[in-house]
Amino acid sequence: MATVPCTPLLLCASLVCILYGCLVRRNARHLPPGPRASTFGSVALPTSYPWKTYAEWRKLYGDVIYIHIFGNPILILNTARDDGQQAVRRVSDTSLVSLSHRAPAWALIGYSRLHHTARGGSDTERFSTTTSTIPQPPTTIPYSPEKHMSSSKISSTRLTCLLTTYEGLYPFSEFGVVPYGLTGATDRTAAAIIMNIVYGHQVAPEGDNFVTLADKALATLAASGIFGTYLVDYIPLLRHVPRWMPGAGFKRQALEWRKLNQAMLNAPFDMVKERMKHGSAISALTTFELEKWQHNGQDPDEERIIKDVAATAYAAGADTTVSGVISFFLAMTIYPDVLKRAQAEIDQVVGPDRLPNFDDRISLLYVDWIVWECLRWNPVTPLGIAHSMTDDDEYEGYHIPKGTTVLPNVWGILHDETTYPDPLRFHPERYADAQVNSEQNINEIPWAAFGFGRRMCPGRWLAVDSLWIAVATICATFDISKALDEKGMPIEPDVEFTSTLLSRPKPFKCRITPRSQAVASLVEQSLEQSSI
Ligand code: HEM
Repeated sequence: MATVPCTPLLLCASLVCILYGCLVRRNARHLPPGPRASTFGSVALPTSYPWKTYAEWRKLYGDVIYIHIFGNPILILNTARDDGQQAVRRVSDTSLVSLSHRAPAWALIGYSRLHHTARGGSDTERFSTTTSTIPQPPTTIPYSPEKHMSSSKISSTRLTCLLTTYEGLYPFSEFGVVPYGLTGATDRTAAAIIMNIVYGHQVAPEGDNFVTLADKALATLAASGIFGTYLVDYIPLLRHVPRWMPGAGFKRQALEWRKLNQAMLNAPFDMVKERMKHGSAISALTTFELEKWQHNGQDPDEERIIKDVAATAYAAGADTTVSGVISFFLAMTIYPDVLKRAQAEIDQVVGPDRLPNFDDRISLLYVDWIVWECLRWNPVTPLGIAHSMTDDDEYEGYHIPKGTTVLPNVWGILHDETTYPDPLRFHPERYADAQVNSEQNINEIPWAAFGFGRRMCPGRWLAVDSLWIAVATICATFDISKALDEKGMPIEPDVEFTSTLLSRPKPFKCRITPRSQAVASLVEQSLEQSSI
């Protein structure tokens, strides 16, 4: 826990904010409880794992916590339950259209073209129309329906990568390209699925230009995207300081990031347009939208939105899915019984002669439960993505002022022990009895992992499907266990996750071995049959 430091720049900003804060307080109606600011407007805020601190604050302040820092209001929502009601859903209800806006990410100047960092307004409506073409349940995909299923082909590539990396040392690197191991296999697979669906691009086995470019651009987003990383998140006035001033490093950095951001937006999009000109483009979200655009008058604004949505789908879809897959590997390393039960189910339904596919899904319920539990156990975005109030509102008898930044504590919600008993345990069986769960108001499917209201993740169906096919095919073909030290003793992995916008397990060692020679051959055959 750290108090935000005082610098001359900060003092000036604070004075203005204090005056503003006094005015606001004078007019304040009944605000939710929360930690009080010091005379200078600062509040002791957590510097890492804020979601855990906010969850603990529940004991002090309750589920709806209000912080007023340097004159800026922040609302933390700690629960999805409220006398049987879904508090977060209530707040994210379309009646509160005000909440469909994003909190301004001032440190991300240059990223505002990415839809999930964009604030809202009329563009949001148009964005939403376009994002709705991100694959939903397969029947509703407007372009090539087989596209969605191609994720099972791409999964074959991941299995082959795993086959060549039996001993899974997970070489995690927060920035840029990682060595080709477990993360290499999962990163490449997630990138391949999204690049294929969005741009119709088949990624190169290694060092794909577009993937490398996007990964570099997105590493900067991961470094800065979590609310509170920069002081400017709390004191928006700081965005006006000149670049040369001490403490304005975030502005200098943003300038560099903008170049990468632009390249990530333009390069794959221009490639698709070029291929369309020559008739060699593969059907995908971008070609589908561009064809409509060509027939509808070629409005430059519309073209910009298609480009933005395409880049956003990659930005929002690749690393998030990877995080889920890595959480799965960690869970299987620690909970061998879960893996055994999944393998038994798959062996019974699918048999030894082929890999599982989406047609088996109805009979492979346990795989679904594992996927839900991965999303709950380590939510990929533990603090969601901040929303913002565009109007004054009332909630639970409290006044929520316009301009309030709303942070849904997704981790807190999915680790609330009244909803998820024994929340730190990876326990897929918790979803087994849907009826009893619903009667007792416990263990509901963790949709909160995908956000709330009108800005809820439009890629959630694709994400769940990508995770499902990963879990099903990996369980069918590999054993996952603890790595052994030089004395042959199992190495106990730490169950630790990164404190970043997109959280994933910290590096750990595990052993990944094909279940049999027959299964290894099956994996090789599946890749030969796959075109990707
Ligand atoms: C495990 C995987 C994923 C997780 C946990 C996840 C989670 C989220 C969350 C929490 C948000 C913010 C929602 C809010 O503001 O309340 C979001 C937004 C978004 N996601 Fe996902 N996501 C995943 C995969 C994907 C995929 C595969 C795609 C598309 C291919 C995608 C596309 C988007 C887009 C376009 C937005 C921005 C929506 C908006 O701002 O209106 N996501 N996601």
